[in-house]
Amino acid sequence: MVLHRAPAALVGRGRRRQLGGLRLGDHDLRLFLLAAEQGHEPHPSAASPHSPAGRRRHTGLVPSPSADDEALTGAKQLLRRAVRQRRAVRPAEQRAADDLARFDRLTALLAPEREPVVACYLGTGDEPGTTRLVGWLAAQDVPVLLPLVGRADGAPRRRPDWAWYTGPDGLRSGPRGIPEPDARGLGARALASASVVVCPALAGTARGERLGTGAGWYDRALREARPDAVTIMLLNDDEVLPTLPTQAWDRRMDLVVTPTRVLRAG
Ligand SMILES: Nc1nc2c(c(=O)[nH]1)N(C=O)[C@@H](CNc1ccc(C(=O)N[C@@H](CCC(=O)O)C(=O)O)cc1)CN2
Ligand SMILES: Nc1ncnc2c1ncn2[C@@H]1O[C@H](COP(=O)(O)OP(=O)(O)OP(=O)(O)O)[C@@H](O)[C@H]1O
Repeated sequence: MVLHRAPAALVGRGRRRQLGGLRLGDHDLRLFLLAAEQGHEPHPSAASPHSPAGRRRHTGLVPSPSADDEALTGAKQLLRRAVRQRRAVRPAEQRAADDLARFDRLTALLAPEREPVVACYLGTGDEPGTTRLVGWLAAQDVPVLLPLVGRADGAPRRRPDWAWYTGPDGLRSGPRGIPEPDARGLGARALASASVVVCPALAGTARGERLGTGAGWYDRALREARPDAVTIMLLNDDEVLPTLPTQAWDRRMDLVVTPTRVLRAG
């Protein structure tokens, strides 16, 4: 893996404002306002910790949410909706060009002969695509782990799981239309064999903070990753924000790859 350190000047330094305890740059604020204009309600996971939904979601390793956590969860949900709206109107030709540009940056970063295993996701819909990357790795005999989200009967699994990529014919459509291996799960610990983990994200910062889709899947899955595994999130340029709401369990990424930039968190 060849790591490029990005100059700090790549991070925008717009004016900052306060909103509900969050420090926001102008860029973030536009996203919040866009979402608020649509009149979205806070996500159900922002419900009181005393509600059944709150109790269900906050058992085990993650402590019960404070009022701040509820606000952060709601803020994350607003941002997710705003990013999804932007992604939905991105023309198909633009998406294809962005995917190709990210692929070029990733292949310049990765050294297939030195990667024992790469864990990647397969994008669906308007997510940054990785089909070309997964094919390129497999063609160079790099074993690729893919998330296994559904069970053979189509129901979602309760825990993160992984299976080997064996080619396009070995895929099925899983929950939310996410392509996944039509194979048995190797277990969450399989991730410990990966030297690189390419993660989906909806937004991120140059410090590596990541906003995911809200299932906590990657935050849980990455507990099994090697400490020296390089984590990468793929984004569009307008999804790299100066700040993001973050919570205790959020895992930072090492690299952010967009069509025009590679940012090394640090
Ligand atoms: N392409 C891609 N793959 C990915 C992710 C992603 O964001 N994008 N994930 C990033 O995390 C993980 C999958 N996350 C998922 C989260 C929820 C559901 C899902 O079907 N949820 C049900 C509710 C399930 C329940 O509550 O028991 C639903 O939406 O109806 C599917 C996948 C791993 N793979
Ligand atoms: N390590 C963990 N252990 C237990 N629960 C967790 C862990 N990480 C996250 N969660 C739970 O997952 C929920 C969603 O977390 P968050 O909003 O940060 O997801 P995300 O990072 O956006 O999603 P994803 O990783 O699936 O893309 C949280 O409400 C939290 O309760």
